[in-house]
Amino acid sequence: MALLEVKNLGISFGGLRAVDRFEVEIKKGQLYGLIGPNGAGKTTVFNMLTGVYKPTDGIIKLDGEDLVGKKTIEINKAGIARTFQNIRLFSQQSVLDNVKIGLHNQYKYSALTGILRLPKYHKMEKEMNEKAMELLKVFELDGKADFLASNLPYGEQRKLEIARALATNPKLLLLDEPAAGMNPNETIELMDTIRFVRDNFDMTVLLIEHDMKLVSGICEELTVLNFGQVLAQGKTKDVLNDPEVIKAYLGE
Ligand SMILES: Nc1ncnc2c1ncn2[C@@H]1O[C@H](COP(=O)(O)OP(=O)(O)OP(=O)(O)O)[C@@H](O)[C@H]1O
Repeated sequence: MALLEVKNLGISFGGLRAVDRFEVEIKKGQLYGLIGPNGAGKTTVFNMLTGVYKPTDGIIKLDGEDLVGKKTIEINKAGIARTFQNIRLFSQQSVLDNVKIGLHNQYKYSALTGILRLPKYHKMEKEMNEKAMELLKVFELDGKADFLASNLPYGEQRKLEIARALATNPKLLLLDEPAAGMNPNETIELMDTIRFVRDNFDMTVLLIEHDMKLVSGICEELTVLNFGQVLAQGKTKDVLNDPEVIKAYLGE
């Protein structure tokens, strides 16, 4: 069974059919790419998968669980975490705290426990600090745990956003243009990081990306969207050599 199964997904904004009859199946452990021209509907697909937009039609199933109609927070608990095209960190909080925010759905204590600093509070805070530091180490950010998030260079902010998403313990990680704004060296490093995350966190990754080096370098399968509809789907090499895809997107 596919980890993510999407059938006949669609949404209209007024008269605009932004996504129409979108379908995809992503197996556990896959690195999967969603590509296509600007305005094709890629981010809108992410927004439907994460409950930001309610689809007009269609089915979204994660591990067999129906997600349509659920709130973003419920979908995150069900196992989907994401990063954004324009980085959304808590910029005035520390690097460590940004990751701890992601951990909060797994570590719960009552307000009273927090206010009175009861032993449970200290135990959980210690566990959260350790877990957050472990994640930061993966992204080589442990040495900057006390920095303000806004003081990190751009490439490291992107990594921190991925670390925070992983802290929510997802089954599926959605990355919206993770290489945007990165220089070629940062992009190569990011590709290694994404592979590392898949291999060591047993993660499934769906990413939107315009950087074809990253797409062809790490994605095993692709879906191409064009004007809200699936133009091509399949193994990366086949899709990138498809004349229709070259005409609509790659030839630009
Ligand atoms: N909330 C909304 N209200 C109205 N139209 C919207 C809304 N969100 C997206 N759209 C429209 O839906 C279409 C698809 O937009 P979307 O952002 O999903 O494209 P994209 O493929 O992610 O593009 P890009 O590569 O530029 O990020 C666009 O025409 C966009 O203007």
